[in-house]
Amino acid sequence: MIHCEGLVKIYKTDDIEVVALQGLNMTVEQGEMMAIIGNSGSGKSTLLNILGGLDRPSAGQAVVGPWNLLKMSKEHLIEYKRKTVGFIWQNNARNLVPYLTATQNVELPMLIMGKADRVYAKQLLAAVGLEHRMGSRLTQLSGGEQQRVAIAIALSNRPSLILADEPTGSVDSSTGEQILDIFRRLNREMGVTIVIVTHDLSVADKVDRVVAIRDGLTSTEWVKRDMDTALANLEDDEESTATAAAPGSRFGARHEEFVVIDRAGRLQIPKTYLDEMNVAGKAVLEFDGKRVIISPPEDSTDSASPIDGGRSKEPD
Ligand SMILES: Nc1ncnc2c1ncn2[C@@H]1O[C@H](COP(=O)(O)OP(=O)(O)OP(=O)(O)O)[C@@H](O)[C@H]1O
Repeated sequence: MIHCEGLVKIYKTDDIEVVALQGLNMTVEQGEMMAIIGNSGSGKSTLLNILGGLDRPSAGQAVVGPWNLLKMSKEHLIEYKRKTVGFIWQNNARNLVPYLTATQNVELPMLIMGKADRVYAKQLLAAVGLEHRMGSRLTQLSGGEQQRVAIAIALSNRPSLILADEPTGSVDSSTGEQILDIFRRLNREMGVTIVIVTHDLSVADKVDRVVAIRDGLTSTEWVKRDMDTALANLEDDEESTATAAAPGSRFGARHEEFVVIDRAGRLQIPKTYLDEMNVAGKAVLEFDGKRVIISPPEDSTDSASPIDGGRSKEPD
């Protein structure tokens, strides 16, 4: 569904250039529900805005279904935004008209496309659990209810892709959980692909895969294990939660962690590892037939240990 390769986005303001995406690679399968996490400024929103057709990439490849986002004409971009993709923001005021009812709000994007389908608008509101609030004006709804209307609006033109930027960011944790459960149901029942950008690590439990972005590049990926494996690992999970500082244990035994290696063989080493190894700028790379071992250069301080956990450089 989504294929990004070597994706670059440079923002130019006066004489300053900010490289927000530095050659990012990412693939999302049709029908997948996945999350993108990363620190503030890592490039998450930039990526989502490009995938949503709200911003143009500077270079690289960004393909969504049959659409090439780098080469698309203005007319095609408008069609793409209307038909293929639905957007949900943290601040849903951007999608909603306060003096209209929930149903009228969902009908609005349909009207812009030509004709409102009231039956479908009501089906969507029922799908997000708002059958009893269809006639309420937006001002009469809670934040969580408004967010559910925003989800129904995003689905109104039957998009194949939903992009959600911090969709649980401004609601309490139980409402956030409800919203993610709605996403999961819509993903299963309607087959819509869902990409969620978030700071909220608890979202990981609700998605198939989590991709971490660091400095404008995908760095690490966690793939949900199948249920049997997850249950079998529940005990380990408790242990790994206790050592949550290590990146590999962040999502416990429910997810398997992979480092992302691009076509050119580049990968990102977590800063904590580099600091601990005392590696900066350059390192020694060895291949022992099974593992690649990265160590500090000979002349750097003694305290450093190699990246494979110290096995190849144990003190005698
Ligand atoms: N319109 C813009 N003009 C100039 N620089 C920008 C613009 N938008 C984003 N940036 C810069 O690009 C980088 C990535 O920003 P982005 O908003 O994608 O990060 P983010 O991971 O979504 O952060 P947050 O979690 O805080 O929303 C940052 O350094 C940011 O300052």
